[in-house]
Amino acid sequence: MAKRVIISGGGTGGHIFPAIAIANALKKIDPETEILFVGANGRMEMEKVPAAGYKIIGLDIQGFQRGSLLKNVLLPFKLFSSVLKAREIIKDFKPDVAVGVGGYASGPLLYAASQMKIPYLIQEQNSFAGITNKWLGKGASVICVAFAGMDKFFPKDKILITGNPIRKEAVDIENKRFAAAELLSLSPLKKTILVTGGSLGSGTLNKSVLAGMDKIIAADVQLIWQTGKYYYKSVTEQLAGKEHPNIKVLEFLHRMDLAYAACDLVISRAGAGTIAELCAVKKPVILVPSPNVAEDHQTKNALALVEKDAAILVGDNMAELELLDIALLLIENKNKCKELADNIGKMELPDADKIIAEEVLKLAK
Ligand SMILES: CC(=O)N[C@H]1[C@@H](OP(=O)(O)OP(=O)(O)OC[C@H]2O[C@@H](n3ccc(=O)[nH]c3=O)[C@H](O)[C@@H]2O)O[C@H](CO)[C@@H](O)[C@@H]1O
Repeated sequence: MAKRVIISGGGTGGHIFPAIAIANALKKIDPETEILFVGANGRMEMEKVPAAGYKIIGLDIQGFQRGSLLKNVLLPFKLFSSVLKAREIIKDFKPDVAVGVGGYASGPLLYAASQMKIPYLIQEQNSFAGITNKWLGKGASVICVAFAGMDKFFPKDKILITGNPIRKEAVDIENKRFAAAELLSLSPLKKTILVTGGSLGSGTLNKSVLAGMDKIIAADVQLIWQTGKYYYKSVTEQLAGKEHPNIKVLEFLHRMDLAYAACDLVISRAGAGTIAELCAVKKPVILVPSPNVAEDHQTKNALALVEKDAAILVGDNMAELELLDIALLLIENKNKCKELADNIGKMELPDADKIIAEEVLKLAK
């Protein structure tokens, strides 16, 4: 009989896209699998999950809001009512198994699942586990991780190193350079840098590009510049009158495959999902870890690559000053680019989506 699976979590692309990759892999194994997503109202998953063809129900849940005591006053009530709603959802949908990928909705949903004796699997993308996942890890049947040493956070016997699941279509770049460049109105023959700040964009990367844009233009290098939704308006305002055909400014990249296919070098934040994709597309990368994440986990993500000569790291505080100089030197250094690309390719853990989907189905039996 077809299995019924609830997948919960979200907040940012780093949680949502692995969830979609797991859902796609479940459907590939058995197209009859019934999948329901549970997310947080008002967050990115409420738009991205239906766009990927899956049904989602939102909980009224938020994270702890730093700097606003008033907003946090309601948090315990929201948590309580989210657990009640999660219980209703489980009662109606009758899942055989639940999956949590982290982000606000995972907590109440997996807590309700554990109360209702539904087995659950956790997928942790980062080298550092957040409080909720650590707490939920105790009751999980399996915890799928992407980094070694995660037994600091989770019971050792439940951990499975699978790597991070990625959307196949996002990394399918074979023979697409010319078409991608054409679609982006760029030349396939000129050197091209992709700048991505992760699913939300990065203020530091945007500032660094603004600071060094003249050098990019002078070097006749092209730029695919993802600003992030929140920064797009301010970036385009600052660029007014200085637009250049070599520089493509985009709010969000809906086709990551085209961006990866068209570029020779990537400048990126060090989100775990982006890193997993970079291992699959095998592009040289300069990582600028965000300092604004729990326990500085992006630096740890980045160092795992740097230690293997698979990426170059530029600190957030140095980026505005030197990031584009380093990028322009690197893109001209064919040997170094090849070495970085070869080494990052060796770190790929392929089939994470399939391995996790198989674990999910095992639990559903
Ligand atoms: C600020 C923050 O909290 N960042 C966290 C968040 O990152 P963030 O949400 O940025 O996620 P990742 O870097 O892991 O992944 C970004 C995902 O969004 C996609 N994408 C990105 C840009 C774009 O324009 N279009 C697009 O489709 C990428 O292909 C990738 O699949 O989750 C990650 C995984 O838990 C963490 O490691 C990061 O530290």
